[in-house]
Amino acid sequence: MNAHVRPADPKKLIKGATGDWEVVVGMEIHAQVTSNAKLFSGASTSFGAEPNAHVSLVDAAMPGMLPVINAECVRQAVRTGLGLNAQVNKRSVFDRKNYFYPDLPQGYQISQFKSPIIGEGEIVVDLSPTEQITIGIERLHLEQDAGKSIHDQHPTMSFVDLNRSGVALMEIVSRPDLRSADEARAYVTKLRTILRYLGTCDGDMEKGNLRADVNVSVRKPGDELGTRCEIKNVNSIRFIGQAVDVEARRQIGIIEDGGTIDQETRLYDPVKGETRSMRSKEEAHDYRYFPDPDLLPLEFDDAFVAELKAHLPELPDAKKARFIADYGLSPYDASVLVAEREQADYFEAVAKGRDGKAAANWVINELFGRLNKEGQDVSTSPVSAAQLGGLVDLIGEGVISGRIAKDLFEILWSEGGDPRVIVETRGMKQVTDTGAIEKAVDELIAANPDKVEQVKAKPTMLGWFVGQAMKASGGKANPQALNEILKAKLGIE
Ligand SMILES: Nc1ncnc2c1ncn2[C@@H]1O[C@H](COP(=O)(O)OP(=O)(O)OP(=O)(O)O)[C@@H](O)[C@H]1O
Ligand SMILES: [Mg+2]
Ligand SMILES: [Mg+2]
Repeated sequence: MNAHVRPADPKKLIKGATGDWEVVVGMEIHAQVTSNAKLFSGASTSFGAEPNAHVSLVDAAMPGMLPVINAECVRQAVRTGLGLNAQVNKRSVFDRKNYFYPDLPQGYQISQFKSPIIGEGEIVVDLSPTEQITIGIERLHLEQDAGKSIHDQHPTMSFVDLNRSGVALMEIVSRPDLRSADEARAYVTKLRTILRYLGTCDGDMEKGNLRADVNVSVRKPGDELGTRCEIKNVNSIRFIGQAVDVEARRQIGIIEDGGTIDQETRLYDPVKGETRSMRSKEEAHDYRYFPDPDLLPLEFDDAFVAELKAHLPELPDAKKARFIADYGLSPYDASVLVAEREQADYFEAVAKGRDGKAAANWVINELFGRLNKEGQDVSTSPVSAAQLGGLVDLIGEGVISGRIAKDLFEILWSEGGDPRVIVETRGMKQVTDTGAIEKAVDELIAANPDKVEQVKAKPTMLGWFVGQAMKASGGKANPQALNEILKAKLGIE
């Protein structure tokens, strides 16, 4: 359901002393554009270099240097806009956002203010595998990142590292459509997934490549929007949820004590679990935005957009729907698999031409379970999709039982190899030779006359016989053949 018209959900309200409160959240996400060079210079964007190793004269704001737009960053912003079902503006303008800070050598940031490259769009956010909400996107604009001040290297001096100065960011601004900490987390999770699918931002929050400004206000259900506070630079999805909850409760406390909320910028302190004021609106910057005279308006044509659109990858929602339709997966399994593109690709390599549900089961429960336990992911999986596919084939063909397949998985994980060859050379094949099974069953019956008596009165005892016979076969008896033979010999239906 569209969030603009969503009535307050009683389950999401926060109880206060004066009644229930609804929390309203809007997000500004800063996503570092995946590109080799910076937005207006040829300097490298690679992470982890020596301080000031990737700084061109433009990034250092040497007099007389002129910015030159990096076409790749423009393509990435347009691709992102298309992925967010958003309006692509064929004409946009770069503005100067003026402020002074030691890590900003130009004295202004080049950003887009009135005419952003991308206008309104929307994202379908998954609250659970079967519950979705649509969240509005207000705009996406391109801007430069600032440098970094370093205060902890010297007792009396601060240093500046300009490696990040001038790196392209996309600021993606949502409408105030989110209504809880969970929704805020789900929104960032989905946006991050879409960006990673598109390859326009790697979504690495630990490196600061994706960070959120979280705007929070509270109101009584049905009221107009309350005054927002903006919590700057929250850098993990967990902290985003915590910041929303903590800030909403702080605001409710103030209003219920008869106070009012001042619009201000705050910081979330995860150690103390509180938000702290950074600056109030009164102290807010007057950025004196104006069009950057060194840059022409950014213009492109329909063909440019159409070309990018034609080469967009399949995005998570479409992939999920296709996995459900083509492979008969549950919404839950499909959601797990499409959360990362590499995972989805791996699954599809296993599932193509095979039983999709069996493939999903092996990929999610066995492989992902194991990868998780070992702190690895699909990209470093010791078991390849071809090997896991081979294992699924062997089960499907009745060559190995499900139980033996787990042993085979273990061998593939620790030693590698061709599943078919392993099964052959290590004698792991399922025994479908009824003669051999019959012999084992005869021996079992002869050795346990008391149990044979019991099973006649209580057919559920059959399980005991199945277990014993299976054990005697080293887990290799074909379960179906074994069941039939046991029933016939014991004379039960
Ligand atoms: N009453 C409100 N409660 C919660 N969020 C709100 C409210 N009003 C607006 N917002 C959200 O606040 C954000 C405002 O971001 P925007 O970039 O437009 O402006 P800004 O924060 O003033 O500027 P800057 O980019 O300089 O931080 C949007 O995500 C919007 O949805
Ligand atoms: Mg903003
Ligand atoms: Mg803001």
